[in-house]
Amino acid sequence: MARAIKIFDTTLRDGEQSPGCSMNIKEKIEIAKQLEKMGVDVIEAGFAIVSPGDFASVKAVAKTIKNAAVASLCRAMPKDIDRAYEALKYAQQPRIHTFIATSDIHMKYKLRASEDEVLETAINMVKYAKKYCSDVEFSAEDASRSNPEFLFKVFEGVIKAGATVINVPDTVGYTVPDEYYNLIRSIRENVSNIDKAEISVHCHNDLGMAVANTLAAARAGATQLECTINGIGERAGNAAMEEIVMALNTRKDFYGLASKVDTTQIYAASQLLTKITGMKVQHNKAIVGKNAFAHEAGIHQHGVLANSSTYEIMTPESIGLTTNSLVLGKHSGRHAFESRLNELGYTLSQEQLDKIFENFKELTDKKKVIYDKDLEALIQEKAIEVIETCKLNQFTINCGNTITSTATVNITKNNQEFEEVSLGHGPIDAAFKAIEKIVDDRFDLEDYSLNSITEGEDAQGEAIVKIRRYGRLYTGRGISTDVIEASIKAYINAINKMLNDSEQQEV
Ligand SMILES: CC(=O)SCCNC(=O)CCNC(=O)[C@H](O)C(C)(C)COP(=O)(O)OP(=O)(O)OC[C@H]1O[C@@H](n2cnc3c(N)ncnc32)[C@H](O)[C@@H]1OP(=O)(O)O
Ligand SMILES: CC(C)C(=O)C(=O)O
Repeated sequence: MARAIKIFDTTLRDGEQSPGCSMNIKEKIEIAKQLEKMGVDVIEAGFAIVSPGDFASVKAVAKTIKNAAVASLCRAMPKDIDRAYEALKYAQQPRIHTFIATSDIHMKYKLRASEDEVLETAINMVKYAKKYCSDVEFSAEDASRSNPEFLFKVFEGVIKAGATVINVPDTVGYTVPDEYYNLIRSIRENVSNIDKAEISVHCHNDLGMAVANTLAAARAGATQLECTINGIGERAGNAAMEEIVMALNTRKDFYGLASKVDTTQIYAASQLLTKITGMKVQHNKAIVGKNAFAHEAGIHQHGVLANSSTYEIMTPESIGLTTNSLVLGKHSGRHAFESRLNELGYTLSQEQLDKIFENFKELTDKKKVIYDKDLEALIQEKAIEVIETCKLNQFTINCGNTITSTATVNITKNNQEFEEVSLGHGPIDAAFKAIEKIVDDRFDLEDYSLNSITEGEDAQGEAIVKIRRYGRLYTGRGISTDVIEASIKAYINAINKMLNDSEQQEV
């Protein structure tokens, strides 16, 4: 049987301490409701004394949330505790969370207080908070850099004063997993009344170890883990909730721990926070990053198509995503390519597939990601059988805002190579005129248009050209990431249709 572990979410308090992540009341309520839906045990709604807005948010969250404890942070001083409870009194399960620093550095420079003074304040303020509510959490700020003997004394004192939770913050992200594991074990072994309180841990990510430290502490016996959605928080952030929860879930065999969090709500929570704060999640972020369930390499894609467990240690569905994604790009192989075409409704012969796969690989050298529309464009381009009387070999363009555009175009026409140079009003006009010299036939350009058919900076441009000869209209289409190349291809495509037509008429 897995041991139950509590999740304390501080997205609305420590998370909001991320520069640029301030949220208004409505937004905080939206996040709090999502956290409640996920099943977190405690929601830290803010730091009530900070501002009238923070006070109102804590109060509003306290009034709204029914199925989780609601906490407010407060310094170890009566006015902060009073203000916190004024907002928390509306909660079904209020928790006052008071803190004071216990490290020599903080006591000396910041608080300008001795160990005895800090110990006395901590005990008195827990007693003060207890007058308001039964659930009081005490945090020893900068615990991981505190003298352990002093820390044990403080924890013993506050538990005796009524603290229901003692928190051991790694405030500046200084500790490492083995050391933090030992600290939590030593607290369990040296604080005589520790069985009367929960042991909570709160890690920051300054050395990129917030989640690793949190998990090490969980193994050492911590019973509550503090974290934020997407790992937002002061400086490099807090331990990311989604990473902690999914690590415990995926490695239940190793940790033997279970949180109440409904993991299928993780992705929605991450998206909601991004929408509200505008703080984007890096693509390679574990669990909720855009690439977390995306595979580009052909060997991986083949494996995933055969059985997703080959390259996925958890399912996308387990975090609320509907599917993984096989991203088509330079490293993709035939299996993934064919599978995507099948999904799009195309069933191709082996010969067609080989040809289009070749074109696809050429395109991947020009474009980082190949979207469905790119594939459709490739198929359509190749689907119409046009005899390539004229075939583009190469072109060069010289243009700018102070010179007349010049184009040199090299084309194979009826198996013979031709090259012409022309001036024009812009690069496309110059290129078209050079092509006309090579084709040496009479026709009129009726229409020309250019659209972007795929997304992103490296989107493909589609040029459509209409030419007319003897009353008949021929439409040409060309696609490329380079709009001039797309235009030249479209013009040649229309000309080939026109030339095909005359060959058929002659027959
Ligand atoms: C590790 C953490 O995340 S701690 C939480 C950090 N969050 C915040 O700071 C939230 C935003 N803060 C604020 O809005 C303000 O700093 C307030 C409202 C909390 C306090 O503002 P002010 O009263 O103007 O004080 P200021 O922030 O300049 O200085 C902090 C004072 O609190 C004292 N103090 C700091 N922590 C504590 C504590 N836990 N318990 C008691 N006193 C404390 C400091 O020694 C200093 O006291 P002094 O004014 O006698 O020198
Ligand atoms: C106040 C405590 C819990 C904190 O945020 C920290 O130490 O990082």
